[in-house]
Amino acid sequence: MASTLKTIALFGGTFNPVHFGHLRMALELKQVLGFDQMRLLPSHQPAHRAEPGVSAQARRDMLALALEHCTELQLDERELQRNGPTYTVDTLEELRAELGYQVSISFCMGLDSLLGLPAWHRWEQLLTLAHLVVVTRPGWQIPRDGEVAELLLRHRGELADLQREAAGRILLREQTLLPISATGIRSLIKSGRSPQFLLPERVLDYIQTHQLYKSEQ
Ligand SMILES: Nc1ncnc2c1ncn2[C@@H]1O[C@H](COP(=O)(O)OP(=O)(O)OP(=O)(O)O)[C@@H](O)[C@H]1O
Ligand SMILES: O=C(O)c1ccc[n+]([C@@H]2O[C@H](COP(=O)([O-])O)[C@@H](O)[C@H]2O)c1
Repeated sequence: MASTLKTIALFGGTFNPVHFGHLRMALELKQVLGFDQMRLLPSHQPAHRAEPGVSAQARRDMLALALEHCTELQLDERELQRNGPTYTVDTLEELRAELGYQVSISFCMGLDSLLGLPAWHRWEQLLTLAHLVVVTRPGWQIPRDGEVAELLLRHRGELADLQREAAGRILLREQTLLPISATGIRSLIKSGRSPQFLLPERVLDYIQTHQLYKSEQ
């Protein structure tokens, strides 16, 4: 019988700021898919978007506050320690060098990110290093042709594959997302309205103390 590997999941993002949409998604994936660890991975200098107006340190501090009383989710700061654009493939290579191949690593993302995957740095190597867990919304559309459709055809797998193989599968998981975005939170603050109840109270206190998002950030 095939043995079961230790399973580590990563949930990467800009987290500018972290909100309940991110936190619920990470916690649900960990619990439903039974990962041994779920690590939230703030990016330093996001590769495919404008540099955030709020420092990496402040985005990290807000994430640390959000996770302070949560034993199920961990903060992984490795991308903040690397200079230059943050590429996921570099992070996964670093993790593999540390952990070897007796561990299953899953990188979690939304379907939107999967559709943009062919633009990621050295994207063909991602599945040699990790599985992808792709969260879709009810009524989602998987592409029928193109590079992503071919990728799905070759790599689509089940939960059991993630538990016995180190990398190389794509698991599609349907999940309802909370309708919250960091962009929405920033624009509420900028227009003088409150984002209370969309993110943890301690994160809101941090934003207010440091006067974040009042101008274009
Ligand atoms: N409401 C949500 N529920 C679950 N996952 C989310 C939600 N919003 C974003 N995500 C996912 O969280 C990860 C990190 O996203 P990111 O930090 O860009 O947050 P965001 O709220 O989408 O930010 P922005 O509005 O600035 O684009 C991505 O994989 C994204 O798909
Ligand atoms: O490696 C890349 O080229 C790459 C391109 C776009 C996004 N990513 C990663 O995808 C995750 C979500 O990104 P974002 O921009 O939606 O917050 C985050 O961990 C990013 O580092 C990675």
